[in-house]
Amino acid sequence: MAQRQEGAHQGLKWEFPGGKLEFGETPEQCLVREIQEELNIEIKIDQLFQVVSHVYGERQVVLICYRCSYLSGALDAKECHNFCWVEKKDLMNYDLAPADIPVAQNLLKK
Ligand SMILES: Nc1nc2c([nH]c(=O)n2[C@H]2C[C@H](O)[C@@H](COP(=O)(O)OP(=O)(O)OP(=O)(O)O)O2)c(=O)[nH]1
Ligand SMILES: [Mg+2]
Repeated sequence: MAQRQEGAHQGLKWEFPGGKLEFGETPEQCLVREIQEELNIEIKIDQLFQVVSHVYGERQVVLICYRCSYLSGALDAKECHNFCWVEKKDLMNYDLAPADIPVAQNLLKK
C-alpha cells in the first residue's frame, strides 16, 4: 500500500499505488510505469482483479486494479508519502481512499 502525498487529492490516504493513464499507453503499461515512478520497483502484471468507479464530489475516478508480482528493485517512496507491505487481514486498519474500500473488501473474500 502507498500513502498519498500530503496536499494531493485524497492526501495522506492509503491507496493501491498507481496513477493516471498517459495518452497512447495501455492500462498495464501505465501501472508498470507508475510503480517504477512512485516506488522504484519493477513489477509484472498478473491479471485484472477489479474495476471500480467512484465519484468524489465533482471528480469521478475509475480504478482498474490488477494483481501483480514484484520482480526487482529496492522499494523507495519516490512519489508517495510512505509505503508498506500489508497482509490482507490488516487492510481495513488503514485509512483507505474511499474508492478502495470495495477493492479491499473483495481481496478479503479471496
Ligand atoms: N493510484 C490510485 N489512485 C487512487 C486510488 N484510489 C483513489 O481514489 N484514487 C484516486 C486518487 C486520484 O484522484 C486518482 C489517481 O491519480 P494519481 O494522483 O495517483 O495520479 P498520478 O500518480 O498519475 O499523479 P499525477 O502525476 O497526476 O500527480 O485516483 C488508488 O487506490 N490508487
Ligand atoms: Mg499515483
